[in-house]
Amino acid sequence: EQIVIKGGTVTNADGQLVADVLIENGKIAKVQKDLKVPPGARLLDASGQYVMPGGIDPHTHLEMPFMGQVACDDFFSGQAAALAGGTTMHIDFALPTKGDLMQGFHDYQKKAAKACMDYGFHMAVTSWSAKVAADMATLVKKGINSFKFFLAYKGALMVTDEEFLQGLQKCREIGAIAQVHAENGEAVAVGQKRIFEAGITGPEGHALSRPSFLEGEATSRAVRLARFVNTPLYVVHTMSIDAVEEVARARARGQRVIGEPVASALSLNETAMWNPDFKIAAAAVMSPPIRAASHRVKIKEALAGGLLQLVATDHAVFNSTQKAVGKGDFRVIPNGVNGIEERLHVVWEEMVNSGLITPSDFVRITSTAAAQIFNLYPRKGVIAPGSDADVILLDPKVEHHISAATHHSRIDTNVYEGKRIMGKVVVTISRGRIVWENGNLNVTPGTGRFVEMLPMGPLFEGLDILDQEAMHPLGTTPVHHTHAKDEL
Ligand SMILES: NC(=O)NCCC(=O)O
Ligand SMILES: [Zn+2]
Ligand SMILES: [Zn+2]
Repeated sequence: EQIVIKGGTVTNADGQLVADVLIENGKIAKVQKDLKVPPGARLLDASGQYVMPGGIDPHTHLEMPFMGQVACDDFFSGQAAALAGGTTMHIDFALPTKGDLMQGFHDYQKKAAKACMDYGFHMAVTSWSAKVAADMATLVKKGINSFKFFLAYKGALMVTDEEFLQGLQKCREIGAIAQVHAENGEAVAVGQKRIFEAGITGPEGHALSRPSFLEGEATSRAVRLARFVNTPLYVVHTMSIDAVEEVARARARGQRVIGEPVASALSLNETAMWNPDFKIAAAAVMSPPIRAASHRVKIKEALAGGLLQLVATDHAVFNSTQKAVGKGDFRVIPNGVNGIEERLHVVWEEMVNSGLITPSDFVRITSTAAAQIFNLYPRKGVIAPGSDADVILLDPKVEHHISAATHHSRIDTNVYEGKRIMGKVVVTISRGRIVWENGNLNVTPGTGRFVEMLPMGPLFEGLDILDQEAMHPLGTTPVHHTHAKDEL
């Protein structure tokens, strides 16, 4: 099928122009003014609209087994929701099965058989052994170029500093990006017990038990250990000023650190967890927690100012019956919020409509940066000849409201319930097929494809030059003393 998109403002991370776009065989064939429409081509009028690369959500958890439940969006329902919101690729976190990475990868491949859009995998590393190290190297050859380490979830996914350090070293060796969930898991466990024993058992206990400085501490520790190993670090879900400051400080000294806030951190605040309706309060429980409004302001400024690089969602949805297991104890409410469908609209509203960033910046933080970091660029993340035809049309004049009554995810709540958005993704094209148009989804399970991501991406370019500095940080480099006799 050929598609011609006429008269829109083609918006890439590096600039905009009013031009037409020809799509052929799943790829972008031409971007030019006054393009002749080939006979039989489908014509889309995009005047007054932005033509942008489809969103890439680099942080999701579809059908994830977690805290005794399984996330209720699978690879079909979650991806269908994503496409309805303009996201055309996501990178999901495959979890090891009983500690086995290869088995985990196979299990996630099976889950993804019902996919209806492009996806990739990160892999979580939740223990350490020679087999884990060997499996990481094998997985890199199978298209996984990033591994996540949890410094929280004691007794479940958490790794020790020793295990994390070994994982960082392995990541450096195989050219994979180390990702970190940065909260001090030991302190969180103490905090949870303290708050629960003080008689606070509701969802607000979740916020109270894991303060932002525990996120700051773990971010600081992770950043410093990555510096010690001289390997790139990607901090997932930076939810607080404390975490942002650590990422910004590391970047200011030239360290290759990426900070990824999630959509919920731009739009919501912790008061949701104090809502007297358990269903609403529990829906907002995720880790690290959604924070007070001051954190939201700082995160948005940091994104606008380039201290943080991209926005994900951490889409991990548990419906209200699943969340209800934690009714008498916030510690067992399955953690996670929705966002895979809402991310683009939330970022547009919070960042573009507020005047903080331009539409090109929007493309960068919702698509291009992820493509570059995970070595998918320019196949993904740009409207250019040769790139995959993952394209959205965003009409800035269409007003809509987010609601569980109209969303496409399987979850029965929505943390953005009632939020007004000015601007809407009116068309989504996935690999050259129109999958979302006029409010209708046209998706088929089994049509999505696994996108292999190669190691040694841009963040590893020239990294060895810095090895010396990592071993002998500034000021401690051994000085070569010239002896008097050398001068003779
Ligand atoms: N974030 C969260 O609450 N759930 C998903 C698992 C994780 O990313 O930590
Ligand atoms: Zn996490
Ligand atoms: Zn996550």
